Amino acid sequence: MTNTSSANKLREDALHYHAKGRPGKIEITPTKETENQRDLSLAYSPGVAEPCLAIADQPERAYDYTAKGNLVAVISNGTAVLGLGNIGAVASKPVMEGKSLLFKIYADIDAFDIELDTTDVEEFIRTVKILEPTFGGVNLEDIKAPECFEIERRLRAELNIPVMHDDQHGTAITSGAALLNALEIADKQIDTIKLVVNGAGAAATACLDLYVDLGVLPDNITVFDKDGLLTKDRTNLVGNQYKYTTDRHPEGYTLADAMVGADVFLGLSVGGVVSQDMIRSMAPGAIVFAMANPNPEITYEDATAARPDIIMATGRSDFPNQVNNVLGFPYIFRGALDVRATEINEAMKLAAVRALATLAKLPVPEAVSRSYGTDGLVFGRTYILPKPTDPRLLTIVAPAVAKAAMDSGVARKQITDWADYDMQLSRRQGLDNSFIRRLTRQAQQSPKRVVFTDGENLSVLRAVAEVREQKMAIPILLGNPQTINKILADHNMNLGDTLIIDHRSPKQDKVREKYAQLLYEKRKRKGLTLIEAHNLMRDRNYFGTVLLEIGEADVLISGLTRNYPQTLRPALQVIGRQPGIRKVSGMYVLLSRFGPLFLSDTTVNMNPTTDEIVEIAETTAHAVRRLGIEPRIALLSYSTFGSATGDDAEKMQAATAILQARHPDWVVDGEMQAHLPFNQELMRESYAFSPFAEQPANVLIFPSLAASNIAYNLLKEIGRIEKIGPVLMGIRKPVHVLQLGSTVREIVNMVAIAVAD
Ligand SMILES: NC(=O)C1=CN([C@@H]2O[C@H](COP(=O)(O)OP(=O)(O)OC[C@H]3O[C@@H](n4cnc5c(N)ncnc54)[C@H](OP(=O)(O)O)[C@@H]3O)[C@@H](O)[C@H]2O)C=CC1
Ligand SMILES: CC(=O)C(=O)O
Ligand SMILES: [Mg+2]
Repeated sequence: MTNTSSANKLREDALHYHAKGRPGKIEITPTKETENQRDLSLAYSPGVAEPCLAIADQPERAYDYTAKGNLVAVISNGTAVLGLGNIGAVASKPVMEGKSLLFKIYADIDAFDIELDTTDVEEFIRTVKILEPTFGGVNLEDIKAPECFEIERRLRAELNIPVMHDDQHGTAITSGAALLNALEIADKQIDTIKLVVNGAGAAATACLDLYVDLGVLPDNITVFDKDGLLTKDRTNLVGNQYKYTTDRHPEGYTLADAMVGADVFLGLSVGGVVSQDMIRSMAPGAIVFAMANPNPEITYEDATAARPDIIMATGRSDFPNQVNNVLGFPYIFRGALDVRATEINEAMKLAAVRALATLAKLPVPEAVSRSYGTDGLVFGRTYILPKPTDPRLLTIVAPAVAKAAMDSGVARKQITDWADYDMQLSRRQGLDNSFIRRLTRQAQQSPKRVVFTDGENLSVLRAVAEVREQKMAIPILLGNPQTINKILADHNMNLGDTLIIDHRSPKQDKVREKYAQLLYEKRKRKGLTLIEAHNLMRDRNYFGTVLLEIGEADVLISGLTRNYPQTLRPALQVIGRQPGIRKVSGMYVLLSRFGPLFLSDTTVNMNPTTDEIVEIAETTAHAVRRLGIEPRIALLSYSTFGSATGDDAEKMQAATAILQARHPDWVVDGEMQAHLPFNQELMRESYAFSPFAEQPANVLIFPSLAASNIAYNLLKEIGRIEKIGPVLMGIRKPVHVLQLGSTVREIVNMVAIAVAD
């Protein structure tokens, strides 16, 4: 694709993304039950008067009775939106909604975007001040320098909740951590580096303040803005900018002059202002942070082509080393909110810098590496900072910030049980669909050919459109092209060059003959005749399964059906089980508030024996591990640790004993009733010896198909929990059967799981 056509495509995709469904990117969801009159009389009048009076009496109670403590305002006036400049308040709304979305998905913080139509500093300050009762914190965003400095200074002084201008401090914290790590890799000492900076606005000056705190010498810093070098005799500078002026260079000294022999370049200005020659002129092992958004000062490709020895970073997610404040603000505010900090101070910022820098040096979870298409991300030139999808950002950076707030005396609430806080943070991660996001990314890294046997089904076609759009897989459809094209035309859809195979068409006679022969060879000693094999090849499930068996496809998605065994049979006959597996089984993934929950066997075995339960648990554990999650397995029953007798309870007890003996290092326990592995308080009270007294289970093994089927259907409908599955386990190649009524989203999620697996 040429640059222009890929830019056009991005434009179209981005506009469509924002417009589709409910316009915009966020909505508000109630957190309390509102089903009946009683609920409503508590939520609103008359019951609501009680918390009002309690708060009037003691304003701090607002943190107990309202959403204030978890609510952040993302406020802008649209004067420095990304690198797009002053595009005005309403035009900044997509960015502010985006920031609110990032707050939610990475740190479970609810955020309102607020766009103020004013460039008057006093009016801005006054407006935010009177909003204080609503919020637990204020994230100022994309407000241009120099106004942003005064606005932040005054609001920090005058409000009693944390206020942070993210373009200043979020950027400084993230890039400060990146700088420390890059210097370590390049073996350069911070107090000797020559630093050249392009941009002297909000982000750049805050970065410089922090870098100086970290050890960069002010005399070694040279800064440029739109008007050129920041010299001592410049008259159009304000505040902090004066700190970084110089009189050491001749008149007409340019960015290109300064870059000669520089160790570090920091760009926080606009796209495309640095040339390859400038990069070539830098010192050996130079460090280049071209952080303007959306287009960096020099592209990743151009910079690394000019000088392969540099450590290069941009603000973008599509290249290695994304240095973007998204690694900072969600976790800084999480930590600050959790101790009700009155401000975000220097100690908290430095704690975040150190936590981020350290995290990058820890071994990276395999699942995070895989989601970026590599076998292993290792601290080094192309991995100087953690990846935004790394779940440890929340559990490492937020506690570091919270602790620094407590130590520096700005916390109004103390955390004493850090292990419990860690668990609370982990639970917050279950609230979003980070699991699916990671799988989707994993699938995008290595898209597979997925054959859909129900090519004529509208939901499948819609899912295929999405799968194509997200580049998660290369779909192949089985069905009649005329029928499929008519459905597509009727619904104004286009699947581009997607391969459609009409498996019944006379044109496929030869292929069907070949496939029939293959099936016949496999089944001739099990009573199948060649004629029967020929007839079976007109069945889309048999035809698709052979495509998978001979390697013409990598994954098969069949169904949508209620008759599960019938759809499963071709897979068993043509592909067969994995070596050593006696029984095929299936699991459902439920995206619960505890994170993904894996239920098994939900699909095949009506009433499994003890040995079969053991095999189901082992197969499920392996499957869960392959998806990047450490299984914690609970074997469920109607009794707990022998509290009742009966075949089902004893079977689960015996299976638990076998699993524990075979896998002493696994977290596996049972038999127990289903509520227990999710109620740590109760577990600690009555069964402190169990691992589930500390952390909830994530794999649930059921005694029978009846129990598992009832459980997931109830959870799905009543708990309104999103489900994916069934994911078939134990077949030699990935075959998955959709259930009748699967939604488009369920089909897409199934593709993500199947391809990632
Ligand atoms: N990766 C990340 O995490 C982040 C990236 N950014 C990016 O940094 C950039 C600046 O943001 P921010 O500081 O908030 O904005 P500001 O408007 O406060 O600052 C912009 C600065 O860039 C200077 N500038 C503009 N054009 C040029 C040019 N051609 N040559 C040299 N300097 C120039 C401006 O100079 P003058 O004052 O003379 O106009 C000003 O000093 C944006 O691209 C933004 O997207 C910002 C925050 C985080
Ligand atoms: C990332 C960001 O905040 C910016 O580019 O403005
Ligand atoms: Mg910004």
